Amino acid sequence: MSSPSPPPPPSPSSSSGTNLPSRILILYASETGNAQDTAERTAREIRRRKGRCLVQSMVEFDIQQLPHTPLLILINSTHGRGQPPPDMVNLWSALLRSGLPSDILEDVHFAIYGLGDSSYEKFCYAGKILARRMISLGARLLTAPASASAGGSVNGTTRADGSQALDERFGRGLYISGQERREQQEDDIDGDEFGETACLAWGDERAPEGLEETYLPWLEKTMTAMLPLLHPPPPLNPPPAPITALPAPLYRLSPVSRAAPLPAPPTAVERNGTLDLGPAGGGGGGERKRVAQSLAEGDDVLQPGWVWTRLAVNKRVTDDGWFQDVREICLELEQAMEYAPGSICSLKPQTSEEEIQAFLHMNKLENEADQPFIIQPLDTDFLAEIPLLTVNGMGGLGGEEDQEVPLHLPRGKPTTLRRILRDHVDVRQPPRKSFFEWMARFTTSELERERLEEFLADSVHPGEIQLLVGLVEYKTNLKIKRKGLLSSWLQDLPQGYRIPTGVDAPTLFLPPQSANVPVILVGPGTGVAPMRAFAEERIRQGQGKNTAIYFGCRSRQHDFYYADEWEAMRKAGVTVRIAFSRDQDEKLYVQDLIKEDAKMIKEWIYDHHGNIYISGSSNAMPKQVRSAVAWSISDESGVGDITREEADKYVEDMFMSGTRGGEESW
Ligand SMILES: Cc1cc2nc3c(=O)[nH]c(=O)nc-3n(C[C@H](O)[C@H](O)[C@H](O)COP(=O)(O)O)c2cc1C
Repeated sequence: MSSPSPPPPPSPSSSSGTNLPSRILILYASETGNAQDTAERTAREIRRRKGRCLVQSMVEFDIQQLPHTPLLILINSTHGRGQPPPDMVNLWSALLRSGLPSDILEDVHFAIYGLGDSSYEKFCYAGKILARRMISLGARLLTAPASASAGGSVNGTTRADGSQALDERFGRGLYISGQERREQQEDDIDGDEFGETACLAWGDERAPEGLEETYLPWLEKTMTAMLPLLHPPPPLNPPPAPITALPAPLYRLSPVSRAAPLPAPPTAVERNGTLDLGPAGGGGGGERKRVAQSLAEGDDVLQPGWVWTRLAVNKRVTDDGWFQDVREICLELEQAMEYAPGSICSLKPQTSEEEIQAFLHMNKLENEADQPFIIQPLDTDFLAEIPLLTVNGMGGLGGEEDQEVPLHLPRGKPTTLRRILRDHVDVRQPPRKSFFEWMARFTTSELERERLEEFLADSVHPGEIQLLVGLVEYKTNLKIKRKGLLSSWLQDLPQGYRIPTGVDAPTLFLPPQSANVPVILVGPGTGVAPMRAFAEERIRQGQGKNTAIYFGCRSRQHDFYYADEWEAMRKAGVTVRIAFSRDQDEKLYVQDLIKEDAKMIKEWIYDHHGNIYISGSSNAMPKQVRSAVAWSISDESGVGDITREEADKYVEDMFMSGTRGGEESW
């Protein structure tokens, strides 16, 4: 499919010349934190490259500002059966209002990353419908590389003349037409038609490399497309800070009292009136009391819109001998609250005291654990060393807003480390990649840092070079036995021996120009080693299903290299074909398997201009592989439409020109 033409950049502006996008807005909607983590990671990358950005939950976003948001990154997950996370619902409902003009978002340039799990029927559906709706309202999906020249600005004339009218239209009463909703829901959206360069990607938790597989390429495209549109664009020189450099802080922990630490925080039961705050010592006086009161009230625990309930019934309803402990729970509301059958009730759990204590002890933080502080946003203007512009009509993206404290943490209320651990974070959560990134930034041990960096590295076998070396043995013309210098030397080396090693850039095995060009890898014998590396890289790029590998060996028992890896490769979508030449009466070689797969070979090589890579013996094998490919794409196989002669020429041209994958994609 062909890609759409790239959207125009935010254009040089109006007479006022003031509507220049100086910040990127990242909006996320997350249920269990992955999308939020991805949004924050994206923000760190923008800031590392000296761009400005603001991260906000969709639930907090003022929808009326959407048409005035020139540079937007959307990151959201999918829940339920293809539903948006609750935090996206308001924005989504507003976007579905009937009668919205089809150009209402024409000034918005956006990138989108959806998170999901392909084992669900509606994979990343919330992200897909969001992308589709944004486009249908005139928003422009960015493509990389940006065709924009740096320093563009948004069409101020449109905004200056039309912003109020747009606000009114967005502010009108909520009415979603059934037809419109159906169209949104029933559309079969996969997003592929936007082309490979579009800044749109769907993250799959099931993928072998998890979300990383699509996130990293998407991030790179989005950075390339969006950063030059900032005004002024981030400087290319000096280069961005190293990925493991500690970024500037976004928040300050301001102590609220210099007095002695408060007693241990109240539990939910204590909060109900039995808490003894102890003597107000240390001269903290009124302030200390006020803080203690706030903590006792649990001000820092309740999220906006939440209420306190009291546990009235907690009864086991399964028999003692039954394998599962099921509870009937009744909560009494302390404040009136409306709900209907089908409403979703969320409860905020607490980390156990033992776990908190273990955490504090391990990190030597026991002395600080009960010191009250307030988390405050820092002035983030210093994050990018770029002069800030005064921007009109930018919905707070011009620099007047700092990065707000994330919603899951207490905002503007006194809290303590112990309470953060108890009420606001999940110390049992398996660590995400970003956690290791932070560890690498904070560790003071060189060895630990090296290990973490290897772990984070973007390569399949970080910190290793894997080789498959066959011992070279031969007889000279005078029948004298000889061994190859390197291979025989390696044979007897003890583990731990230091070897001078060099690495040069690839010259023969160049990847196709676009990752989604199909690739066929043929590697009999030890020739399989580079093909295995190639296949692993293709899987990492999310192109497993566009990759086939043909491996040939003598027998399953004697020389079946990487025997325990092929199944995993198959599971990652790769077509793995193995020819054991001596395991049956009739000899079977890679070229025979290629012929068996004539239909696929013809589609990949002839119809979709795929690449073939061959490695291994330089004797008859490469020629026989070429011949098998030509046969497969010709009318001789019954699959192709061209004559054998034409097919031979086609394949010969491929090999002579060393063509690296056609421009066309699937
Ligand atoms: C109850 C539940 C339902 C889900 N439903 C879907 C779904 O319909 N489609 C999908 O692609 N992913 C689905 N997922 C996977 C999530 O989108 C995925 O775990 C994502 O990383 C969560 O991101 P978040 O932590 O930001 O909410 C579901 C996950 C859960 C726990």
